[in-house]
Amino acid sequence: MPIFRLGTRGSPLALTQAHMVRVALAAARAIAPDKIEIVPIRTTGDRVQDRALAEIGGKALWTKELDRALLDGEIHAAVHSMKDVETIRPAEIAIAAMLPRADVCDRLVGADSIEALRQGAVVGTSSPRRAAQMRKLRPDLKIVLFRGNVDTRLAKLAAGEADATLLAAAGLERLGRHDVGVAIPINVMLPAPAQGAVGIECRADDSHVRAMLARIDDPATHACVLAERALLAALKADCRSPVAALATIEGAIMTLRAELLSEDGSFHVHAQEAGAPTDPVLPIAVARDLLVGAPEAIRRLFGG
Ligand SMILES: NCc1[nH]cc(CCC(=O)O)c1CC(=O)O
Repeated sequence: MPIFRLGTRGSPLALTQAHMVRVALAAARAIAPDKIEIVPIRTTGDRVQDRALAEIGGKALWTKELDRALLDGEIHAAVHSMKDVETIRPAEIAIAAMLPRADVCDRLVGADSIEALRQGAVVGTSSPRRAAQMRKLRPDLKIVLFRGNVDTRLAKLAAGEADATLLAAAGLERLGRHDVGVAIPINVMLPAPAQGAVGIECRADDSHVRAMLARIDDPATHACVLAERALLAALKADCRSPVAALATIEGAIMTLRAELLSEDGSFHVHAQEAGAPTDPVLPIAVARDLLVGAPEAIRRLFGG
């Protein structure tokens, strides 16, 4: 192969993650580092900054342009935060590999803890999951829309647009911002499905590239993220749904836990099942447990 073209979004976090993939490919001796070109591609989600993504309603905001570049042969592979990859992917595209997962938790920036936030404090987030989880814990909080990349959100916080915000620990750490915010334990705030996982996609029929990418795949991360995504599929949910999920593997057992909320956080249900890491029934069982406990109004929003 002459030059391996690795597509990515152009945000600082996306470029850092693409660089991590290049380093991993070189370390696995899959491709020499000087033979990998990182190709930034602007996506719809990057252009639209002023409205909530949920309002735009369109799907594939972060992936559509990268998908097109893959299918047109402009790039050989595309790097994604798996959290932003919609639940149902085109059949011509395969998730070929995932890097080892980073810290999965969310970090609270602007206060020492959720309890320490003053009465009626303003919290900036654009994530329906984080908004619902915060409202569940603190119905007095005022949630305002916070969009943009990690630095933009931190700048909005510094400018006083909110008292606090929530960011994924993984993104902060990859950007070298280890010092920003405090970790929220996952039993207080269960993270988004696929949070902390970087995935690499290629054309499904490109067996040569698939074999190269397989060399940097972390099987445990891959199995956990696939289970979390299968749960979303079973719920007919996507990254804009107030759903949290986390799979972990200990020994030969995968535990998949999940939470389903109403937008205002007044309703929430938690479920957990354990089984073999590749058992396709596990996510379906968790989805069923969640929906059994949900009132009709919530069930109607999801697959039940
Ligand atoms: N939706 C934006 C997004 N997509 C992935 C990450 C962080 C990195 C990750 O979870 O792997 C972030 C920022 C955030 O939620 O703080």
